[in-house]
Order: sequence, then C-alpha cells, then structure tokens
Amino acid sequence: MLPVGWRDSRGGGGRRRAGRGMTEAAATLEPLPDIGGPAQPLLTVRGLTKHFPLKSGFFGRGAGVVQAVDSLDFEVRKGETLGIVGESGCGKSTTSRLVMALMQPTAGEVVFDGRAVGGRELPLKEYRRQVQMVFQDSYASLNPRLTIEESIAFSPEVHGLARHDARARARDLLAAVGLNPDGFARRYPHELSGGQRQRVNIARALALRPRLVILDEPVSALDKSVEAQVLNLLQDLKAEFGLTYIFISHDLNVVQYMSDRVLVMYLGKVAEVGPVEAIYAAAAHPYTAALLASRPSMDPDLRRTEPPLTGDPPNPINPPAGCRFHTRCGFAEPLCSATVPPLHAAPAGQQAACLMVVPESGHSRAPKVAA
Ligand SMILES: Nc1ncnc2c1ncn2[C@@H]1O[C@H](COP(=O)(O)OP(=O)(O)OP(=O)(O)O)[C@@H](O)[C@H]1O
Repeated sequence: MLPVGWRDSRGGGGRRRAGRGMTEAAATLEPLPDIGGPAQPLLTVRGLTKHFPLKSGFFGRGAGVVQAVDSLDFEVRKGETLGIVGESGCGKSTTSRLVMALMQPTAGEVVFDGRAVGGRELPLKEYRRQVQMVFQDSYASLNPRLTIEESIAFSPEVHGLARHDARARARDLLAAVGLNPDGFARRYPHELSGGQRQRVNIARALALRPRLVILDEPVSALDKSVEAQVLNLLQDLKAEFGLTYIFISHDLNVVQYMSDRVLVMYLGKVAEVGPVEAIYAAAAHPYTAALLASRPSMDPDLRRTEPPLTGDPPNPINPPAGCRFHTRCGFAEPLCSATVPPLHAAPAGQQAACLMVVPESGHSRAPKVAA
C-alpha cells in the first residue's frame, strides 16, 4: 500500500512539460553522446572500498580503520533507478560520495558509460558534468547569499555558458520543478519552504544536463505530504530528461516506490541486489527479510513472519569475520563466521550474499545440487 498522496502508477503527472518552450540556452552544454548504447550499464562500480584510518595517541597512528565500504560491486543501468537501502552507518553516503568522486577510494574503480573515471579516459571535470547529486539538507546545499536564479545558473556559467543563457536556463528549470520563475527567481533560500528549497536543489542538479543523478535521502527532511510531491516530481523529471537515478534512503517504502532495482547494504557490503519486486516479495538474504519485517506498515497484508531486526550493527572498525551479518542472523551456522559469502543468484531473480543460496556451501539450508 502506498502512503497517502503517492500515485499508484508511475505515469506522468499534470505538470507542465519543461522540454517544450525551452529557450536557446537549453540547446547548449548538452551531455556527452551515449557511446555505449542502451544495453550497456551507465555506471559500473568494481571493488569499491573506503577505509577511514583512525588517528589516536601522541603520534596519531595505530587506532585501526573504519571499513565504511568494502569491495562493493554493482552497476546502474541506463534509465533505471537503483535504490540503495540499509541501516544508518552501513555506508550509503560514503558510496554516493565515492561514486561522485568527492573522495578518493582506498581501492576499486568507477566506470561511467564504459570509461574509467578520473583518468585519461574520462577526466573528472568531464565526469562531474554528467553526474550530479541532491543532498538531504536543502538549506545547507544552497549559498544563502545567492538568489535562487543565481544558484541554479552558477554551474552552467562556470562551465562557460553565457550569463544571459545560464539565467534563462535557470528560469526554465524553475518552471520544470514546478516553481513559477517570476515568483521565485529573485528570492533567497531563507524565503522558501523546505519543499521549495529541495525543488531548487533538484533544478540546480539538472542545470548541467547530467545523465546520472544521485539522490541522497532527498525527502527525509520533508513533511509526508511534501515528500509525496517531490517524489512524483522526481519521477516526472526522470522521464522528461531521460535521467538515471541512484536513490539512497533508509525508508524502505520510499525506496520501493521509486526504484526499479534495489541494493541492500550491510556494514559496507552488498547483502542483496535485484529487481524491486523480487527483493520485496521474496527476500533471499535474512538481513533484507528482517529489515522488511521491521518497517512500519498499516497494511495487515504486508505484515511478515520473519523476526524483525534487533540490536545494533557491529562496529565497522572490527567487523565480524565471514558473513558480517552472522552475529544478528537467526539462520547463522558455524561456517557463516568462517566464510565470506559470495553474491550468488537467488530464486526470485536477485543476487544475495548468503551461504543459504549457495548450493553445496555446507549450510544446512542451502539448495542441494543433484549428483
Ligand atoms: N570521514 C570519516 N571518518 C571516519 N569514519 C567515517 C567517515 N565518514 C563516515 N565514516 C563512518 O563510515 C561508516 C559509514 O558511514 P556512512 O555515512 O557512509 O553511512 P550511511 O549508511 O550513509 O549512514 P546514515 O544513513 O546515518 O547517513 C560509519 O561507521 C561512519 O561512522
């Protein structure tokens, strides 16, 4: 069941189509051509790892590392929304910052449309035009001294668009996100509500015509009624501008509404990834099942039989050996603390990192392969 105000279909809304009537400014600074074709993933992440060294003591060394993200592999297909979900501290934001190349990974690589990011194949400046981010805190994301129009026009101007054209683009984008340019262009961030500011942040993220937008908890700070409007706006904009989204949230209902595929993270690793229907109807990883069982639902049909999640995640400075979830898992057996489970195909079409889905793994619940 969808929360109040959410659409029961993903079809377009009644909002004015921003593509029509756009000024000349919209025709410049277009994204780079699609070199891989629609069958290629837009983004591929391989072995992505971020360990934060902790400093302590007089010489500032020797206190270990926070294993925030550990050997992450996933891809985002062109035109889809990949939802990333998991408890607080599981590494969602670190993953988004790594994908945005806002921090250096400890290991691993990010490939965008077939080209390795950050080297000669795809220099950072070029990449950053194509990937933009919307953060949770709508106020902190905007410069309080700039008008809304100046904020949206800022990046296009920095990238060489003439001031007049950049301002015209800003006004087009304001209309596209449902804010009347005549009423909002000259206002300052503090004069807007949270929902209006988040619309401005979305407009700003679209100003360079990106292909991938990372939405990091974009509605978590908004009221429920405003949340629904912003989610629907994001769906409309995705169709209108041909965007691909990574949608990060701790809210499983919101992730279900927005995503085509879902990646469930636990303590810096992928627990389960696959189509949203498979994950929500037939979770293969006990962590996913427990998360789903823990989510609030007013619909009795959605009450689940799995035990809900209890306790806190272990410390990422010293994560459990083997499967990181084994200390909280109701199905753990001794081998779970000795073997790191690989991501393996699960029955409903997703992949799960659990020995229970790996044939002949030795787990008593694993499917047995016929001799
Ligand atoms: N700069 C840093 N230095 C040390 N540890 C960090 C740093 N940034 C993040 N961490 C740690 O890395 C882990 C992952 O953090 P991250 O913010 O990515 O998780 P998250 O899933 O986004 O959490 P939340 O939902 O609360 O934002 C946490 O244990 C966090 O404390």
